[in-house]
Amino acid sequence: MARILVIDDDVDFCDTMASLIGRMDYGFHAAYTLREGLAFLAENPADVVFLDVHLPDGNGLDAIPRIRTSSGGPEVIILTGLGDPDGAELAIAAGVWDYLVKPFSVKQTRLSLDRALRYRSEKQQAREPEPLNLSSVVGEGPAMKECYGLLAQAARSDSRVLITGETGTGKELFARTIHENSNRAKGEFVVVDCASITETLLESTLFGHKKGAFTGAESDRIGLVKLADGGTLFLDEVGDMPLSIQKSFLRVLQEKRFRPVGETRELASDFRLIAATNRNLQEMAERGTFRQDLLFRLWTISLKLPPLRHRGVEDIRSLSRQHIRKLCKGSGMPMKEMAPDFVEVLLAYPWPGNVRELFNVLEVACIVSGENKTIYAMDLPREIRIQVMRAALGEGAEAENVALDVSVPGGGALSCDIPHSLRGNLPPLKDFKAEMEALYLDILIRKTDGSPQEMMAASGLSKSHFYALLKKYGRTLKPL
Ligand SMILES: Nc1ncnc2c1ncn2[C@@H]1O[C@H](COP(=O)(O)OP(=O)(O)OP(=O)(O)O)[C@@H](O)[C@H]1O
Repeated sequence: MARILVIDDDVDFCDTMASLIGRMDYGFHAAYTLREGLAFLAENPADVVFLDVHLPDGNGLDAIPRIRTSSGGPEVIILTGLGDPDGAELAIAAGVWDYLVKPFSVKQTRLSLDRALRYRSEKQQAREPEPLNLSSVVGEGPAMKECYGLLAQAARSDSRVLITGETGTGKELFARTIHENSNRAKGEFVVVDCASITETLLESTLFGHKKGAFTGAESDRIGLVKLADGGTLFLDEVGDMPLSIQKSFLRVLQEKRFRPVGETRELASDFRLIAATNRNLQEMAERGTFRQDLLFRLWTISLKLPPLRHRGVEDIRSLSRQHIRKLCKGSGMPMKEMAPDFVEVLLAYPWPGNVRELFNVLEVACIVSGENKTIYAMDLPREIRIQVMRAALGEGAEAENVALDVSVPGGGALSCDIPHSLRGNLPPLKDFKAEMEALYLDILIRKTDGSPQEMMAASGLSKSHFYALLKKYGRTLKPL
């Protein structure tokens, strides 16, 4: 409800305004002196202030700056008995909304007030949203920036979100960040790990149970769905939810009501749903292992996190730097440097376990490096160094028997090793093309020693295309 203040020493006028504004269903307050009006504003925010120019304790025009910066930052409508062009100019220069010369009609008052309120509401809607707190998420590359846009959209709405991505890409971290930046931040962030709860326990864990509902139910237990009331329910590994529970859960999503095991009454819970999975739910739904109707209701916003190997060199560097800093701080050591050969291995390894694997490996390397100020490639686990070395020498392909002869456009054949990312499950073609494009760019930079002219000549790329690719994959050229 809009809050209107009238500052005017004319008591009859104030009464008329009170009845008019009351009929418009807005809140109303009258102050008969400037001092009274300012004192009221110091305690109560207002949306619009009708301000008389000639008041017993001063000139209303002089008070405009104080009124406009008071709480609520109200719009000001000046009231005057005289049509004074100089006064009107002064008032408009001070940012007032309108200037009404008494006597004015009810229609004029309504019109001016309605317009001021509409203007104000549009201004408020267009106000810059609060900046997001992304302090726990690291990564500035283009792939992550795209995700931040969706994260912001998710945080500023109450929509259901489905986060997909390989294991260890940060799905839970993103879910938590959405919650912490949302209107529900004061509520609980409740994690349900659908993969680790047994089918028999899942129903009572989710919905709670009544004492005596089954053997071992020694007291009433509140379920996770109720715990998330006013907060966020995060269904991790939702693809692992047993079909029997999917049915009951679908109802919870539709009705926001559920029945604890052994209870006759239903309970309500107002939670926001975020689900995550590294499985292809669409494919599962086609095979009949995931309910299609639940799938439709799982999300409005879908956020796909990129695997670490697609996130660009700078993201791997900054994730490593920040995690090493955290590890050193945690164990009371001075910050360790990363030797160039160490970074080279980190950049060459494909990280199938993504950020989680990177963090584990960094922890091992920090421990192995002991008191040394620098971490070298030698401090990394042997399997990782061997894999990177074999790939560099082209032996990995032979050892795994994954060399391939392919015919290429324009005729001829090419014998090549199957890239690492194609040896397990095939990634979508779009992702693979992006990976190859980034690889091509890195080799191009290395072979030409970062000379833009040579790179454009060798690749046949136009200047604009070339710089667009550098930007897309977050590559920078060394300054000459
Ligand atoms: N962008 C990032 N910035 C900082 N830390 C990250 C980032 N992405 C992931 N991590 C860290 O990596 C680890 C794994 O992240 P998380 O558990 O969120 O991944 P996940 O995708 O949910 O994994 P899973 O599918 O196995 O459950 C956590 O320690 C998390 O803090």
